[in-house]
Amino acid sequence: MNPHVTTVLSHATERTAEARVAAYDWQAIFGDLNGFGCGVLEKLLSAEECRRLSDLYSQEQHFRSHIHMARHGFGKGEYRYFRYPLPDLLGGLRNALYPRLAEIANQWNGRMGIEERYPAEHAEFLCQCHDAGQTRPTPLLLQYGPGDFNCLHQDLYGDLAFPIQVAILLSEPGQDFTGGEFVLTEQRPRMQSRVEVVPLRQGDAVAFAVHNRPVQGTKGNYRVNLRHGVSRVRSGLRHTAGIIFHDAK
Ligand SMILES: O=C(O)CCC(=O)C(=O)O
Ligand SMILES: [Fe+2]
Repeated sequence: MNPHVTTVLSHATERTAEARVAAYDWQAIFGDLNGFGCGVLEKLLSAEECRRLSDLYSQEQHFRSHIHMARHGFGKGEYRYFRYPLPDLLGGLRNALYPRLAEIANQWNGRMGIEERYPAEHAEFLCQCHDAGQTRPTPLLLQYGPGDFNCLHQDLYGDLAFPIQVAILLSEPGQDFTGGEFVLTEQRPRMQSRVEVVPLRQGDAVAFAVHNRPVQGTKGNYRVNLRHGVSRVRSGLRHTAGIIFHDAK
């Protein structure tokens, strides 16, 4: 039993995190991550699961801190970092997604000439974080109202960083909110930046590069620098859940 996971949101009828993660075409997702820096897992959560997760936002006991983005110059809107133990649904997905993403993260490090390799299991990577003094959980819930946005950023919280993270859209575009597109920018050495707008529906997850990734050029691999953010929400309320695999200082 993973001590970082509690049974909040656990329902016997739910597909296990492993089963739902295993159902995706990971070669296609790797292809998109390699080609564009991001890949989408459609319908990772049901509408009901999205509602249950976003309903947690107002229940303070689940969270260790509450950030108002405008106060820090991060944009406009707010988010809360979960406490350990994480809700079962998120903790389970973090565990199940990690080994797949570690495979591509290790390939990326090889191509970028970085020696570090990520262990096959998330529990082991968390031990490395804790040994490095990064002990605070980073999974979070975000909430955006009309006019809110999230400035381009990188979620780095210490020296140890897992290079891929996941965001799950919990609200339905066009129905719960308008605007509020997930965007990713890629700064290329000595070239102009590239932008990716990722269309998501409620329950879809996007896996994306946190800070760097290799790109195959004509003379070998070069390294690009990525940032992600959210464009202005035009109306309604938009919730997301973020799964970051490294813990924070
Ligand atoms: O709200 C979003 O879509 C992105 C949230 C975010 O920055 C994150 O999950 O790290
Ligand atoms: Fe982020």
